[in-house]
Amino acid sequence: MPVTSDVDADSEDSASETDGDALPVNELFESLQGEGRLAGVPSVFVRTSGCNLRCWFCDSYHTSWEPTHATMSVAEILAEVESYDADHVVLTGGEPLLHDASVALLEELDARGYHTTVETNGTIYRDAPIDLASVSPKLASSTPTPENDPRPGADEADEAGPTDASEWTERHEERRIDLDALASLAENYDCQLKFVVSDRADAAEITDLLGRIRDAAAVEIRDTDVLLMPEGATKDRVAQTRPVAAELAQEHGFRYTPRLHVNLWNDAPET
Ligand SMILES: C[S@@+](CC[C@H](N)C(=O)[O-])C[C@H]1O[C@@H](n2cnc3c(N)ncnc32)[C@H](O)[C@@H]1O
Ligand SMILES: Nc1nc2[nH]cc(C(=O)O)c2c(=O)[nH]1
Ligand code: SF4
Ligand SMILES: [Mg+2]
Repeated sequence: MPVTSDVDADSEDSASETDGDALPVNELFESLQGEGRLAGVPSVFVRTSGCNLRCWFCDSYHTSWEPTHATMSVAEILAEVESYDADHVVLTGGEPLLHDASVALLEELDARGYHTTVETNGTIYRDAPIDLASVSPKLASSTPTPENDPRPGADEADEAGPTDASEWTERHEERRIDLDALASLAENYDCQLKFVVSDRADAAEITDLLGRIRDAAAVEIRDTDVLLMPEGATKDRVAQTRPVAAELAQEHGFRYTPRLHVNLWNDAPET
């Protein structure tokens, strides 16, 4: 579903308009899971709108920097999901765990026998039937700055709008790591940790953060559950970052994950 009709602009984190039974949905579509341990598995994607972070590289700009959505009840989402053949559902965003109704949706999906993956930035813990918590903790290299501001026209001085990147630099830095939330996700769910690699310099932060998550969590976090993913929303950019992500995975005994959908469909919506 393109969700171009009935579109509202969101408030900052987009949590305000949601209640127990409705979600702000940016897009809903069937594709192949492009990332992580289940790469290649036909899946229905439910992309909620609104995020508590602002990664400069966010490939889902219209869920974070300029969020838009249609409001859908859990029943409406389920009907649309059931119209596809896939038995795997990926709840993503934006940050899906901002929303109370994500729990209700996951419960209904679980009751219908779907395998559920939740793509989350790891700053929020919720108790829900999640078969795979696909957690992507955000590194310092994700932080927006006036130099790394994705908004159109942001490079034109003094044109900064209401979501000025410098305002978000501090907010993003404060929010991007929550060790308690990360530990709870690891303890309660089958979990993969998916780090976005832009540069070789990311390696030290990944190993340091992984050590801190391991110290905080009461369960083992295996190197095989640590995935390095090349940064890039386009084929050309992924071609640049792929070698370093793969090399670091080999050097550290982590796994490499592709971005199959980017290789197949570039940055097209609903893929
Ligand atoms: C759009 S996010 C939504 C879920 C959640 N907010 C998060 O960040 O995990 C889905 C996945 O895309 C990744 N991602 C976003 N932009 C990316 C980019 N430019 N290159 C590589 N991965 C990216 C995120 O790290 C996350 O694993
Ligand atoms: N095909 C495909 N696979 C994905 N895996 C995680 C995605 C996401 O945006 O969370 C994603 C996505 O947007 N498309
Ligand atoms: S946390 Fe996820 S949705 Fe939010 S800005 Fe970063 S990549 Fe985009
Ligand atoms: Mg995506």
